[in-house]
Amino acid sequence: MRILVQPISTIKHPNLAGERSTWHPGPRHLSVVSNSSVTIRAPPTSTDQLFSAPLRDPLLCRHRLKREGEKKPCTEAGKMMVRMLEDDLFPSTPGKVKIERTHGASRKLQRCFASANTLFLWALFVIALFASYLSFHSFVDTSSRYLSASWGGLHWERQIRASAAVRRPEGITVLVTGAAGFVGSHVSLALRRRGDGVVGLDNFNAYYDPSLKKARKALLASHGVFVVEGDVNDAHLLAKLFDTVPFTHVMHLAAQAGVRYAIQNPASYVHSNVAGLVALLEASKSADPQPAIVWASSSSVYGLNDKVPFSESHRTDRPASLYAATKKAGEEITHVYNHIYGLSVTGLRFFTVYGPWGRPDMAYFSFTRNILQGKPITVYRGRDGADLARDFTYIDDVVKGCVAALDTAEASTGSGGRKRRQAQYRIYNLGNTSPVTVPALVSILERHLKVDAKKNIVEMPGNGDVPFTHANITAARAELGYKPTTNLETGLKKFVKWYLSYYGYSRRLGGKSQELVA
Ligand SMILES: O=C(O)[C@H]1O[C@H](OP(=O)(O)OP(=O)(O)OC[C@H]2O[C@@H](n3ccc(=O)[nH]c3=O)[C@H](O)[C@@H]2O)[C@H](O)[C@@H](O)[C@H]1O
Repeated sequence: MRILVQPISTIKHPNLAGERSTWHPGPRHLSVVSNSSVTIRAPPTSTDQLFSAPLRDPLLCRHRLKREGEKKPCTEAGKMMVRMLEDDLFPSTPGKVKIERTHGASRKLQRCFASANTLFLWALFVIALFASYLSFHSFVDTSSRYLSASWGGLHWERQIRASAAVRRPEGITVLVTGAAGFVGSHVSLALRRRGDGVVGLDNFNAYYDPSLKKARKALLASHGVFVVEGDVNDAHLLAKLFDTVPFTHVMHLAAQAGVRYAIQNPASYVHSNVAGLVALLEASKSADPQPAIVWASSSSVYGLNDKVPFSESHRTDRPASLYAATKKAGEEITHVYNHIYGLSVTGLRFFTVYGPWGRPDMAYFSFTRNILQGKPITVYRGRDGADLARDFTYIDDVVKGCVAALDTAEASTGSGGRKRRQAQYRIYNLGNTSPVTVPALVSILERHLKVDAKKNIVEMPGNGDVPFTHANITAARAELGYKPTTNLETGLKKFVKWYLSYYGYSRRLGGKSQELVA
């Protein structure tokens, strides 16, 4: 509000040109007194000039008004004006002159409206400010997501839909997480080959050489499988994928793998295997239709269990590594989503899966590399001097188990955040049922590579390893028709053939390598 008033002490009488004196206007001189201005009309002898000026210093004005009032008693009109000015300028000061009731009421009403208006304007201003902040924030968020992520857009959606297209009657549509990984790439290819719709998702992290993951992606692309580059923790991306494609199944293989690496980077296990799993389950339970979930647990959940062979009914509450603990947590977490939201869940406990396109961090892979490069390998031995043993399982057998799990999974039973009835919840061992010691594994590799390994045999460090694994696969055999057929000798031969070809040893070694890969 702008107040216009001419302080009395500074008003010059129009008849006393240039002379500074005080003049008290009578009632007839007060032509306008309003909430926003006071205008004083000069006496009739004057030129009827109007005086009006902005009030710059209300305190000074009040002081002067009071002082003048003391020196020369004001006329009634003058007093009234003083009161009105005081009332305008210091409306809430207690003990001041009271003005007429009707005036007071209307002024209070006016003031009330004025303050309500002001408040309203301020509220609007604050809301507008907040809205601009939010839209700016969302703009920055969206832009940075589009700049940093390689997903989104019409072309991207077309690729997703083409990849998800089913090419056989009764075919399923599967979102494969970790599709550029070892097991993920094999499962994706198997599904695609039989005509299912497959969309891959992988974050291509640098846990091991990402160029191998890119090569797997290229292999999948050549078979019409599109792999989205993104993280399972990205809820926006997951929601977009489920909006774009009504997936019937999710094959969740994205994880932080490796037992011993958990000592170095524990957070990555929580990020991928716990938070990532929850993000995926959240997106899945909200999807319409809800997909059935098949996911990778691990033989490591048996931990310190010493009853053999490991059966699904054995204790799994004594994990030996953080990796194992996060996989065990995954089994509990998936149970919650099954129980509350009706997600159909199948957990598969993989037993040291190996084969072509495998993981460079695993023993059979790194041993092969070192043996070929003439570098020593470290072979762990138990504290009691016994050899360590694993139920090494060939990739093709595991893929058959995964596909069978997808095919036998019942539909989820929830929608809109609630389940209609209890959904299926299953856990199976996918092992080979014939453990082989680590020294025996090394001997097979030496034979296939025709190179002797330089072995350093050391005691197993206490970093999460367990001395042996051995799967009981009775349940998987009965309910999935799972029947592993590849022994370690045959499986490693296939692996070595792939390794030599992929890393160019076939070309470099000429005839000798042809013999090796035959
Ligand atoms: O079944 C699983 O759930 C897990 O299987 C796999 O773990 P592991 O069985 O530990 O396989 P892997 O590292 O190949 O070691 C094999 C053997 O070689 C020994 N080993 C290892 C390294 C070394 O330098 N020397 C050595 O003797 C080592 O002591 C061990 O006895 C997956 O990596 C894991 O992600 C998970 O899927």
